Amino acid sequence: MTSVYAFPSTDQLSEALNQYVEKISAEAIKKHGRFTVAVSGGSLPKLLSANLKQNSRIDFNSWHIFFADERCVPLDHEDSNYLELKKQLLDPLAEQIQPGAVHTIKPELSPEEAAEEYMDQLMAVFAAGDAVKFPVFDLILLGMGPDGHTASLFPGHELLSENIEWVASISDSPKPPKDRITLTFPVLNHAHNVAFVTAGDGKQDMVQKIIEEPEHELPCQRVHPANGTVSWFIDNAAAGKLNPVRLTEFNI
Ligand SMILES: O=C(O)[C@H](O)[C@@H](O)[C@H](O)[C@H](O)COP(=O)(O)O
Repeated sequence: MTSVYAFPSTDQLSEALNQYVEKISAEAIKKHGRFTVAVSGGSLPKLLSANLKQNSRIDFNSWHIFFADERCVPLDHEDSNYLELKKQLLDPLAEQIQPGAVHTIKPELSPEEAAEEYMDQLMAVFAAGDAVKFPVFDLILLGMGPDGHTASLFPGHELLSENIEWVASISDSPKPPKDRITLTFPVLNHAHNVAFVTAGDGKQDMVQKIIEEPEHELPCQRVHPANGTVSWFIDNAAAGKLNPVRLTEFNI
C-alpha cells in the first residue's frame, strides 16, 4: 500500500513528516523500547528536521539512527550525510535529548571495508544474540534522485541485484562523490515503514513516472516492503504532473 501525500509548501510537508515520524517512533518505542531509523542524504535531512528538531514529545534518547547511504568521506566533509544530519537535527537538539545512538561509517576505511564494518554495527543492533536474515527497521527515510535512484541504488547498477548483503559499497556512483556505502533492497524491503521525501518542480517528471508508470522498474519503484507501508511526502511542485486521483489526504 503506497500513500502519496502532497502539500502546498515544504513547510507544510515538514510539519506532516514531523507528525508521521512522531507517531511511528512513539509506537516503536512503546512496542520494543527503541526506534530504529535510517536516514538518506541530499535534501532530506533539512525537510525532515525543520519541525522535528523542535518536537518536545519525541523521545530521541530511544532512537537508533543509521544512514540509508553515506558517502565515504570524513564526517566533517561537506559531502558527509552525517554532517548534514548533524547540522539540521543533532546540533539543534539539547545535549540531554540527543539520539541514543547515531551510527556513522568509519571514513578512514575503504568503501568495501566501511560496508563490512557498517554491517557489524547493524548486526550489533538488529541481530544481537540471535540470527536474523535481514534487519527490520521501524522506518527508512529515502530521497528520490532525478534518475529514479534512491539511497545509492542507481538505475542499471549491479547493486540492484544484491539480495544477500545488508550493506554494499559502490565506487562508481553516478552522483558524486563516487565512493559510498548503501543499504540494499532486501533491507529496504524488510522495513516496517518507508517514507520517500522529495520536493520541487524539478522532480515532477520523475515523481509522475515512478507513481504512475510501474513498468520502468526504477530503483524507487523496487521499494515495496512485503510487510510494510510506503508513503510519499511531496510538495505540490513535485506533484505537478501527478493525476490528483493518486493523492491521499494526510490525516494521522
Ligand atoms: O546520499 C545521497 O546522495 C542520497 O541519499 C541520495 O539518495 C538522495 O536522497 C537523492 O539523490 C535525492 O537527493 P535530493 O533530495 O537532494 O534531490
